[in-house]
Amino acid sequence: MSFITVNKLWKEYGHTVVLENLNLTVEQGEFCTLVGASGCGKSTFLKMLLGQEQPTRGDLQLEGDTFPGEPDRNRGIVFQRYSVFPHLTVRQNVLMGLELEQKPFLGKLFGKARREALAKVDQMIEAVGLAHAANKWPHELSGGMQQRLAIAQSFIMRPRVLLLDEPFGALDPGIRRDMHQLILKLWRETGTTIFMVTHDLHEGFYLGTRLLVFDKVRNDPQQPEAFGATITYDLPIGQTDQQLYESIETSVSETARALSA
Ligand SMILES: Nc1ncnc2c1ncn2[C@@H]1O[C@H](COP(=O)(O)OP(=O)(O)OP(=O)(O)O)[C@@H](O)[C@H]1O
Repeated sequence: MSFITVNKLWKEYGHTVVLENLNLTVEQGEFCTLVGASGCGKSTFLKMLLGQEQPTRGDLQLEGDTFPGEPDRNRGIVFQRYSVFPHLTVRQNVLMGLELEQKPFLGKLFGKARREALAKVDQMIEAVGLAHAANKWPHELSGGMQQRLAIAQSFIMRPRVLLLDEPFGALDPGIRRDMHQLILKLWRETGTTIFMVTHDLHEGFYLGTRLLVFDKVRNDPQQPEAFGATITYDLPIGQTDQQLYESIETSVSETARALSA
């Protein structure tokens, strides 16, 4: 049995078909990057994996059972921006998830439990390179540091599935490279299964283990909402076929033009 199974999955909003007939199996510990034109349903797919949206048709299974319909601690998500709490320091931001998990009503840990949690927090802050900023507030951090914090917040909960929605989209190229190294390190250490949306085809082509291309194979210019996107390529990362790269880039750009027309 696969870790995640996507079987004939459709997502529609009213008369608009966003995703059609998605089929996919993913093993535990894989790192899938998702690319595709803006608006073709990548975030919608992540939301279904998170439990925030339900499929219109088809199955989404985790170890053979239907995916839980509500977000839970098994699944974490990092967005492009602003997923940290502005009124908490770096340390408090990372601690908060552990406190809420162990004390859902009080939201506070005391004594030995707090000391143990703080030791884990400090280890995680160190792992993401924020030890020097542990007592800073989010507004005192650069964009890259805020994303390091958001990543620490997610990883401290040890999610089985981590969803990354363009997590590096707002960062400069140099910082992005550092973030790639960080995410690869944490992924290798934890074995978390990752799905990461990126708009950077190059990033999609070398980060992780597998590239999924979301694209429309059918398009009716008179009725653009009639057809959704599907997975048109499912490729192992590390293959360097320039012609394939260009053909995917052309196809995704054509869909992007059609969607924005
Ligand atoms: N709650 C909703 N209600 C109605 N339509 C929605 C809803 N959420 C998303 N959509 C539509 O679904 C389509 C896919 O959106 P989605 O955000 O998943 O695309 P995307 O590929 O992630 O785009 P981007 O790369 O720009 O983030 C869009 O046309 C969007 O307007």
